[in-house]
Amino acid sequence: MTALLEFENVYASYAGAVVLQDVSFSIGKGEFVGLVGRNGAGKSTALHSVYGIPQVQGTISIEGTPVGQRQYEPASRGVSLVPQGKSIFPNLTVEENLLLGRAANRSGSWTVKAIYELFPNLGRGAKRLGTELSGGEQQMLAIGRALMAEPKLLLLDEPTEGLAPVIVDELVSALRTVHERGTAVLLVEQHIGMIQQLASRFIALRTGELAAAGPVEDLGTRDVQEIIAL
Ligand SMILES: Nc1ncnc2c1ncn2[C@@H]1O[C@H](COP(=O)(O)OP(=O)(O)OP(=O)(O)O)[C@@H](O)[C@H]1O
Repeated sequence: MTALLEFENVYASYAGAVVLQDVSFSIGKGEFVGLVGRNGAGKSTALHSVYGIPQVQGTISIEGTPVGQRQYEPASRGVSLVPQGKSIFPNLTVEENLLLGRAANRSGSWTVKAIYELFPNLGRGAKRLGTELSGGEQQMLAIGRALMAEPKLLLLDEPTEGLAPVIVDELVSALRTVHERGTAVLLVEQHIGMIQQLASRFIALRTGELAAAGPVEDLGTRDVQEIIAL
């Protein structure tokens, strides 16, 4: 079956400095995969490569068709990125932020109402400005906005960074629902417990190279821990 996202011998660099080297992996339809590795291993760069933000060599394909260097193409082809940090529009309301993420030709089920069911806190404060939201609510809003594009695959970059454990639990439960509704997820997380709760597979990077991959149960093995331990 054609992969939803496929990296084939991908090299990524910033101004000539090579960060990813010969990375190959694929994500199937409806899969939940964790992307792990130490700080600076190249996890964010791997996600950004789909959008052609670093310079990319090799092939990145969405459903069998290579993505070009046009940065916004992946979003219209069903791959949405929630970047690291709480990337919302602070001077717009919750509802306006969500509407900005809405896909042009919508056919799926991620309406504003569905996002409020997923994250009730957002629904209770639909008219609040981004600046009035807690860190956790901002992350929920960033995920909600990405879902409004009806992605087949959601790329999430460290969504739990700086959040309290109780909020992390809410995110775990929401992402489980997102996955159950058929969206594939590639999750970058330092919080390995979150990947163990949600993903079926992991991919591990070490200094820009694919160092290990396998079922999520293997994350606890000594070999993998040596690759990812901080
Ligand atoms: N915009 C950029 N310009 C130049 N170098 C960059 C840029 N972004 C990242 N890098 C470098 O690329 C390497 C990989 O960074 P990247 O952010 O992809 O790693 P990461 O695994 O996501 O790390 P972290 O867990 O700290 O977010 C690092 O050496 C970093 O300094």
